[in-house]
Amino acid sequence: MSRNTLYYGSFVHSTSLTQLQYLVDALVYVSDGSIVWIETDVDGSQLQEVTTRHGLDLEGLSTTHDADFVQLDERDFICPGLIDTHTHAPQYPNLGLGQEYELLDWLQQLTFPREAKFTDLEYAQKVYDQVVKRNLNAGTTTCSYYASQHVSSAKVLADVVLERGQRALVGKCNMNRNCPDYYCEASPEASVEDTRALISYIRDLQPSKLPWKSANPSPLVQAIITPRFALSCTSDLMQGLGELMASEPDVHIQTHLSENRTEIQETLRSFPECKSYTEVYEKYGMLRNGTILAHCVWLTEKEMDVIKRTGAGISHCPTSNFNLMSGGARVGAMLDKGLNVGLGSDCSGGFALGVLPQLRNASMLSKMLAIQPEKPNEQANGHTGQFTDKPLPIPTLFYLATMGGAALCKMADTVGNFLPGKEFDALHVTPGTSPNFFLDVGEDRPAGQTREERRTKLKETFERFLFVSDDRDIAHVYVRGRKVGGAKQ
Ligand SMILES: O=c1[nH]c(=O)c2nc[nH]c2[nH]1
Ligand SMILES: [Zn+2]
Repeated sequence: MSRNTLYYGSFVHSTSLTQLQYLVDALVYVSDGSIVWIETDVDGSQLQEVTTRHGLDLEGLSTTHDADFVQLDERDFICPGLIDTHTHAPQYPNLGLGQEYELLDWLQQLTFPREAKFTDLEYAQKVYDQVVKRNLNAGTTTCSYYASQHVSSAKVLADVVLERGQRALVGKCNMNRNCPDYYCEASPEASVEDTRALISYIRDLQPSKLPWKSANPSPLVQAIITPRFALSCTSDLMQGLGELMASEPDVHIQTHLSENRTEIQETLRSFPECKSYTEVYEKYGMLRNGTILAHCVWLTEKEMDVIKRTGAGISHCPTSNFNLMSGGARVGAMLDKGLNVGLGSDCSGGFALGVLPQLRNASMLSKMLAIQPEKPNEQANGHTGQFTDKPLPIPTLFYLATMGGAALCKMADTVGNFLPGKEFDALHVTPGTSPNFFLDVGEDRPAGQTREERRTKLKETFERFLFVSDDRDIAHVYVRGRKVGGAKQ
């Protein structure tokens, strides 16, 4: 029998780039991991009547073995799970190291030596188990992972992700040049063959190997083709991966684009036939719906147009961009152009695990761009609009962390908000559990507050959650309706 749960309390989710819904006294019914219906503004006295209208017996629901009734505490709320559209699982042991480097030196000095250790599958198992567990507890219900170049350890990552129940994209890194001998793939053919092997391994993982019962046949873990970046791949390898993509129209692809100015110069030197960095990926057929382009700090107007035309999207990684001194991506201009944008932690280029720190830094960066006296987008590109060179509003920031990420991962019909029919990937937040999440004395809701007053309070609490909470405030983490993490798991 499938497990059904009826949740009753406050919910917050995104309905568009500019709109958040604050739902109080909401009933959300989840069956076999999917949201079946939602009712809002339901008084306690109406519970029985509303549930009966939906064919549920509230008494039976709370007592039968395979259904639960979960009533949230007054101050708690549930929001959609967060989506990390770009991170590197084997780099987590390096978190916090290498502050003194910019990208290309950082890769040689810290990153390649660390990733090379992942030939050791026992080490991979230990690290990946920690990474996935910590990401889930930080609220990341969907994650797009780079593994190292080794197909064997990428399989370990896929296994761990599935066992822990996270929704994920997992790719093995492709790289056969500009890297040390000890961490360089043998040939373009071997690199493509290993990628193909990983795709079929991950396809076979599901649904038979799901560690819990579900009638939902769609995969929780999917493969993603993962060229490190153009500088790491010879033309032959780019060609081979482009052909692999053409033969696999549904498979995702992720890579890095236009992160650091020296990287851009080197790339253009390596592909002299291309006029821009973006054109390199276009040339090899790598841009399409489902392509995740990390960083995009220094894109020209024309490059943004190419990305828009192809349906590819951008993973904005502000912590990494600050940390490696790469620059500040013009997310506002991207949004005004109608590009798909999500957030990425890019660990360990970024030192902060999870999506909330990215949301905070995306906000800081947008404010920094807004207070700059010169407005490069408007002046150089004639860009104006709702978002360009303006602080990103809270609804937009949360959209990037949820719906934007879902669109980038081609999962917008499945996750990102609580529309009926979507799967229940969610965080049950218990505000004030961590010490920074300050709740005023006397903030317990006195009886008699109107629903509108409670909605206003929820809005305030949610803003604090976005900016000052930590893992301790996330009591339960759900993926496809199943509890897979959280401080009180
Ligand atoms: O932030 C980054 N992290 C990486 O591992 C990487 N490789 C190429 N370019 C990169 N950028
Ligand atoms: Zn990266």
